[in-house]
Amino acid sequence: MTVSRALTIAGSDSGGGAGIQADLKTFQELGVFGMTAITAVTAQNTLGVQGVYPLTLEALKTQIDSVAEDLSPHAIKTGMLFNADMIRLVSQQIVHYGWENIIVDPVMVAKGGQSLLQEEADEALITSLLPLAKVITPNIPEAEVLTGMEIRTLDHRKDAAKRLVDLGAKNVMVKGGHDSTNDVVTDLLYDGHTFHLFEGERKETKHTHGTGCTFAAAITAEISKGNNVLDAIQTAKAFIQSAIEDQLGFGSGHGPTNHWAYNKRNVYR
Ligand SMILES: Nc1ncnc2c1ncn2[C@@H]1O[C@H](COP(=O)(O)OP(=O)(O)OP(=O)(O)O)[C@@H](O)[C@H]1O
Ligand SMILES: Cc1ncc(CO)c(N)n1
Repeated sequence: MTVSRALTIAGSDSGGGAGIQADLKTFQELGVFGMTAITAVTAQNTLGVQGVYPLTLEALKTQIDSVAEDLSPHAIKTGMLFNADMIRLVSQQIVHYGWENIIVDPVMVAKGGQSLLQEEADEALITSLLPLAKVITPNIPEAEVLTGMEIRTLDHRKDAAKRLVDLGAKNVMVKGGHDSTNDVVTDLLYDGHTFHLFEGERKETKHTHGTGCTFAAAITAEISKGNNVLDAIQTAKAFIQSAIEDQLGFGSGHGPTNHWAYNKRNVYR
């Protein structure tokens, strides 16, 4: 049996709900062997980000090389990339190793509003990394920054998704978590030809720390197994819905989601 392997290139979240920690937990729950290249260590909890400590470019490059040269990941996810130099380095490494299953979560700010990406890095994200993405998963504010468009409606989201495909992404998933206008959360996928909607019941909760990381990690895990993008997103949507619904209630701010909820009924009886 071949065990699928996925690499996450992202920041560490000491609080355990987002970043590298969310990615590894999600990979594990979906039966995928997880590997990491850490861009920055953050001190975070449910109340906010208390510190951001980037690693050197050399440290990031060596981690990616170590994984690439011996462990051959089947899919690669990027999360918090911190600055333009890291984005360019990661893009060069992806091209160098000929990796194709690239899932880009264009992390810019944490739920509490603190910046996780330096402002001048937006351009590098658009020009270097976006064209390499098999799937890019912006939330609404990130899609606004990447396209320069104001997004108020689903039609605006469709226009933004088209713009991002024009910029080179193969599939664009504009998530709906930030649109709280109705009881259904709708995520919109554009594959360059067709729009697909993925709907879930909106849970009234402040415990949504790391939802974006977890969702993108689940897509990555499913793609690493050889699934197509639509099937991968279907599973990822079910995974994040369970993780949000089955509240842990930790901390006094934006608490983490429950990464083992999806498997709970089968495994943890
Ligand atoms: N309150 C909610 N109820 C149900 N589903 C939600 C809710 N909030 C977010 N989601 C789902 O979670 C996934 C992530 O979406 P979201 O827009 O929250 O990402 P994000 O803002 O990038 O997350 P973060 O930056 O905190 O990691 C999407 O599938 C979205 O539909
Ligand atoms: C390290 C890290 N990556 C991503 C996010 C976005 O949820 C976060 N809060 N922290």
